[in-house]
Formats: sequence, structure tokens, C-alpha cells
Amino acid sequence: MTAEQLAVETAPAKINLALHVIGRRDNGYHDIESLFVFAEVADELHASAAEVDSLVITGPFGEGLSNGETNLVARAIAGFRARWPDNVPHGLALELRKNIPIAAGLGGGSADAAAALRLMARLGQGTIDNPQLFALAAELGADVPACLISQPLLARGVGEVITPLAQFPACHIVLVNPMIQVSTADVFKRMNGYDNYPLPALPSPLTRPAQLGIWLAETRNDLQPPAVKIVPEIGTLIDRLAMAPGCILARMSGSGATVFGLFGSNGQAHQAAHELRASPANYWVTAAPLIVPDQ
Ligand SMILES: C[C@@](CO)(OP(=O)(O)O)[C@H](O)COP(=O)(O)OP(=O)(O)OC[C@H]1O[C@@H](n2ccc(N)nc2=O)[C@H](O)[C@@H]1O
Ligand SMILES: Nc1ncnc2c1ncn2[C@@H]1O[C@H](COP(=O)(O)OP(=O)(O)O)[C@@H](O)[C@H]1O
Repeated sequence: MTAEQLAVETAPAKINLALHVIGRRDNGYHDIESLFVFAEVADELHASAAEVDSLVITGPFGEGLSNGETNLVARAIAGFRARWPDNVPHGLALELRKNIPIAAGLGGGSADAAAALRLMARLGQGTIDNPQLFALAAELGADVPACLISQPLLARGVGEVITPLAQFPACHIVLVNPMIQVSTADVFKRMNGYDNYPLPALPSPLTRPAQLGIWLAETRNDLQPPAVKIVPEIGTLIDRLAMAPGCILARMSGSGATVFGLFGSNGQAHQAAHELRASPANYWVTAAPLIVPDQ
């Protein structure tokens, strides 16, 4: 951090290891049960002191993303200032470095909004466990409260009812995106049934990747079949990752189109990523550890 910088927050990518859609509400939103984890692949939000507030967007996925009032960072800052006027003085120059692909099922925008809320809470000397901060997060998007935590958790409701997990096995993830954006609303709309069975109870204690694999085999991502109809390549990528040595599970994250492979070993994850990168197609491929709770 340079002398004039005030703070930096990371915004880790979200992965839904399992996602069951268990109901549909009158307002069109869906009740879900999902196991969320976060990877050490992240957008970054840098804040410096300035005369007036501003937002610039950089990074490999920054192009084409508006820095106006629709950007989730701008919405989070505006929401924070409306709720806690004078808490953080005006005059923040923000740089958002987009390293996470957009509309990819990795919750990049939600992670950015959550990072902006954490940043404001820090600058305003607030605490991030303030229930009002979680309420504001839920107003910004169903995934934003989970992204405030950015550690393994079970999510219920529309995604905003959160139970952080006290322990989680050390795992590595390979993420592959075919570089096709998918709209979350479109995928939910294409679902056939909304009344699926809930997640089974997690094993306790949950300390080994193999245990997690056994549990995951009993679960699904209910958004995967409708997303595959929109982007058939998702199915091909799942099949390819599933065949990689050491792959515990290959599945789509969120509403797609990113597909993940879960591995117990860093070496096997990197080997699988290396082989996918050798493919002539223009995929985004990355391997990273999952963020685990402090123990
Ligand atoms: C599907 C999930 C799984 O984690 O992630 P993504 O694929 O977007 O990353 C989330 O539920 C997305 O959360 P988020 O992206 O914050 O959703 P929002 O902005 O609140 O909603 C976008 C749209 O998705 C639909 N939506 C979202 C959440 C939910 N429980 N039911 C829904 O039907 C609604 O049509 C809504 O208009
Ligand atoms: N900071 C942001 N980063 C990414 N997308 C954003 C951001 N602000 C607003 N959006 C909008 O949010 C939508 C969903 O993007 P994103 O959060 O990346 O999707 P997903 O949750 O499926 O990975 C996009 O249409 C994008 O234009």
C-alpha cells in the first residue's frame, strides 16, 4: 500500500459446492439451500484519499463494466452513506481491479459490494458483524451477506440466511469458464421444478476432503440442468474436469457458466488446470486453494 492509500479489501470468488432450489416465492425469488465456499482468487478494491468520491475499474475483466451508479461498489457505498451519514467523510478514490469474470456464477459483483461495505465499516471504525450491515448487504443482492463472511457457510432463505462453518477441510479448486456470460435470472426462469429436496446434514466433524466428497455425492446444483440448456459447453467441461486425476467432484457453480473441480491436493489441481489451459478454446482457467476458517 502506498502512503496515500487508505485501505485495500479483497473480494474472493464464491463457489456453490451444492445448491438445492427448494421453493419459489410470490415475488419470483427462490428459496435455496447452498454450501458456499470462497477461493483465493479475488477482485481487489483499493481506496485512496481524494477531494471527491470516484470509481475506476481496471483488471483483466474490467472492460465494459460501468463505473456509474449501477455498479455494485457504487451502490454499496451509496447505501452505506445513506444509512450512516457522516460516518466516512466524502473523498474516496476507489479502484476496482476485476480479476473475476462477470456474470459467471462466481458472485463477483456481490463480492465487490461486500468488499465495499467492509471497507466503509473499517474506515468508519465500525464492525463488520453489525446486523444492520448484513441487512444492507441483503438489500444489495441475495449473495452479498455471504460474501461479507467469505468463509465456508450454509446459506438458506434466498441466500441471505447464513450459518458459517467452524471447520472445513483444506481443498483446492480448479475454475473453468467458457467465456460465455449467463444471466442468473434467465437460469432461474428456465427451471422446471422448484420443489426439490433440501440438503442432507453435513458430517460433523468435517475435516477431510474425502468426507466432503461423500456428502457432495448426495447433493446437486439444481441450476445446472437449465444452464446447460443455455450453454451446452458447461456439460462438456464438467465431463473433462471429472476425468482429471484426483478430482473429487466436478460441477457448475451458481447459475454458471463457471465449472469447478474440487481436489484434495494442490498438485493435482494445478495439473488439471494445466491440461485445460492446453486446450485450443479460449477458456478462463485458474487453480487456487479454498479459504478455510481460522482455527
Ligand atoms: C444463483 C446464485 C447462487 O449463489 O449466484 P450467482 O449464480 O448469481 O453467482 C445467487 O442465488 C444469486 O445471487 P445474486 O446474484 O446476489 O442475486 P440477485 O442479484 O439478488 O438476483 C438476481 C436475480 O436472480 C434471481 N434469484 C436470485 C436469488 C434467488 N434466491 N432466487 C432468484 O430467483 C432473481 O430473478 C433475481 O432477479
Ligand atoms: N462490480 C461488479 N462486478 C461485476 N458485475 C457487476 C458489478 N456491478 C454490477 N454488476 C452487474 O451484475 C451482474 C452480475 O454480475 P456478477 O456478479 O459477476 O455475476 P455472477 O454472480 O453470476 O457471477 C452483471 O450483469 C454486471 O453487469
